[in-house]
Amino acid sequence: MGEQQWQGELEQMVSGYEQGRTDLQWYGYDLCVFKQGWGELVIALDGGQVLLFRPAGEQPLLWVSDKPALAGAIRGGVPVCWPWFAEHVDDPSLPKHGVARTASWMLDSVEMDAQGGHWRLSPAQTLWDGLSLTLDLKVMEGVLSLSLISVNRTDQPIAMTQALHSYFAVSDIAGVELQGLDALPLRDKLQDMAERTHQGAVTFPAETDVIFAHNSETEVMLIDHGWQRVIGIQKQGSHSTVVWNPGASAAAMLDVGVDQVSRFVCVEAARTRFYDHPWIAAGETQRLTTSFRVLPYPDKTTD
Ligand SMILES: O=P(O)(O)OC[C@H]1O[C@@H](O)[C@H](O)[C@@H](O)[C@@H]1O
Repeated sequence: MGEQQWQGELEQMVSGYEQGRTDLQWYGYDLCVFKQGWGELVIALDGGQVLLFRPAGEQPLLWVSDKPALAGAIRGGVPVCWPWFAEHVDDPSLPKHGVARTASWMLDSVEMDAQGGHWRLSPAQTLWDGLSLTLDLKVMEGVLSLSLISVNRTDQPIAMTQALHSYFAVSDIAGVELQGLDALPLRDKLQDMAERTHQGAVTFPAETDVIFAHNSETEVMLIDHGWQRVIGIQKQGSHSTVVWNPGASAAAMLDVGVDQVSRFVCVEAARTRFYDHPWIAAGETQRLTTSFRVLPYPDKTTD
């Protein structure tokens, strides 16, 4: 590790806990903390949201706001955007990023031992007519995988887009680059969704809000030169990778603000209306998966 890792409030709290499972309230949110030889995982039942993942011997991979009570949905960890990503196409009065991230979820099953674990969650109530939803989490050999499983239980297609909106913790966004998205087309939300092709590594000199046409074949490398850490990010079932950091506009976001905005970058496995089929067919099961792990630094940066 390079310069000393900054510790968020949740990380500090969890580091003092005993092994096993601890249920607690944090700013009014119901959390379940799981600790074992493999590391730590924190899940918020509000939103069905992983908030913290720390493989043994590593620092946490995900960022979470230190001021979560100031916003409806928690910014941090891996919010579930479902059954639409971003603004609803036909009805802008509907909540941005859908209804799952503000819903109550239940832990349906937990299997955990010293090597890893498997957790299943589902919303406490049906969130969208005709659709069922499950979040499947696995930790094994330092890798966290999240799968969002949607089933259309009707005999009609239903419009649907989605994202696993991961917030990765970084030392300082100024010293971060993303590799693996070279020469791909993208849509830029800050330019009215204009399409262009991106060349080279992605860096963050200013606010960034783009959707890459990116399928599941290449692993994205988040290279953090400050912490000398590389996070490898993989996905399946998606042709869109969203990259977001609000830059100066974080001043207007009460739970982020200018003091926290340089501590994360979102790299999201998504199915968007631009690069994915924005429907789920009658009877279809759709699975969107993302997984991440720590890779050696700097070997992977010179490949
Ligand atoms: O402010 P929210 O609803 O948490 O969304 C955060 C960001 O999420 C990203 O996925 C979008 O591309 C951005 O446009 C958006 O600002």
